Amino acid sequence: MRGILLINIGTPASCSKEAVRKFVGDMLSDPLVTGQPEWVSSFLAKKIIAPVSSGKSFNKYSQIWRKEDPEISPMIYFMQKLAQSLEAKKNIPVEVAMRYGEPEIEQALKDLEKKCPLLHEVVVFPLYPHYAQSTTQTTIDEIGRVFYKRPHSYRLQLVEPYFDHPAFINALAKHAEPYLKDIDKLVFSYHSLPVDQVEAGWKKGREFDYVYQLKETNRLFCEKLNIQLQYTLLLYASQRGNNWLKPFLDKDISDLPRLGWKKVAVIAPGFPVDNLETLYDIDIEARELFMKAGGEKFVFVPSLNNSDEWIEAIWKITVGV
Ligand SMILES: C=CC1=C(C)c2cc3[nH]c(cc4nc(cc5[nH]c(cc1n2)c(C)c5CCC(=O)O)C(CCC(=O)O)=C4C)c(C)c3C=C
Ligand SMILES: [Fe+2]
Repeated sequence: MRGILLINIGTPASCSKEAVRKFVGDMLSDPLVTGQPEWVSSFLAKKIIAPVSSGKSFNKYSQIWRKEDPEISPMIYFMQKLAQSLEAKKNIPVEVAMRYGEPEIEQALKDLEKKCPLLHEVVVFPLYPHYAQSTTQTTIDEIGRVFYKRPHSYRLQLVEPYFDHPAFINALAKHAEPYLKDIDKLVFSYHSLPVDQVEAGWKKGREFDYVYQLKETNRLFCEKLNIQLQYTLLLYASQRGNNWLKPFLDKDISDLPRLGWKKVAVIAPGFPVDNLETLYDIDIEARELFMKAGGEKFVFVPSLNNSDEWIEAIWKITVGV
């Protein structure tokens, strides 16, 4: 029998200062995220960066954390909903794992084995549509470390970035279309990255080229919905330095009303489930900046989450039918 493991980047275990500091510290200790040697990353992250910058992250998490039952991070909530829907609709065992924090990959594999003792293959689906060393690569490395620690009675099948998969593009288009009525500009928002990491990927080829891949997603999405590319804008969010991919969402969004684009929709195809970067950086911060600058209408396009179209697309991307 086959099982599916859905993996995402991770999220704090609770909305407390300690949990956020731990999550930020773990993430920024990873040399594939920082681009620094292991000991430098670990020292800087745990002793300097996390204690200082996690206060800001904590404030953001406090504004998006689910207040309803269950009181958990939106990312874990949407990942669990997605796993439950996929399991129910496709009759296949599904577990969720996070690269940083919980559920850990090792535990999720054990849970899948428990759910299904006759497992012969686990399809590992890192939910990042576009390659980045700070997401795709570090997740693949972690799976390798965990999987080869002990013998297993099943094989792994790893799903590659799916930025141009027709099922992904179809799902995105179908999901987004109703949000795109009566607007002047469609903004594609993507997570920014350090330029040196982007260049390193670009030199290796298209399989590793973050910017090529996200522009392909935009092009195919526009083609599907018959949208002229000139009617769209590409902005990058969540930068942590100046030498990161530009233009920045939190700077340029305020210019749009002055340029005559007073009604915008913002979509973030790099995030298949909602999380801090969509719910805060876009739906709270960018909205506020845009409206304060004279904007009239700001439409946030939610992530695919556990929509029917996304379940169907995941099935095609992972199992291929
Ligand atoms: C496309 C996905 C992502 C890329 C690429 C990425 C790169 C990247 N991130 C950091 C540092 C932080 N990321 C944080 C949160 C966070 N990152 C992603 C996705 C990508 N990151 C998501 C979905 C989230 C939110 C998770 C959630 O709980 O909802 C954080 C902590 C919070 C914050 O203040 O933003 C840090 C820190 C770096 C340095 C980096 C590339 C080098
Ligand atoms: Fe991040």
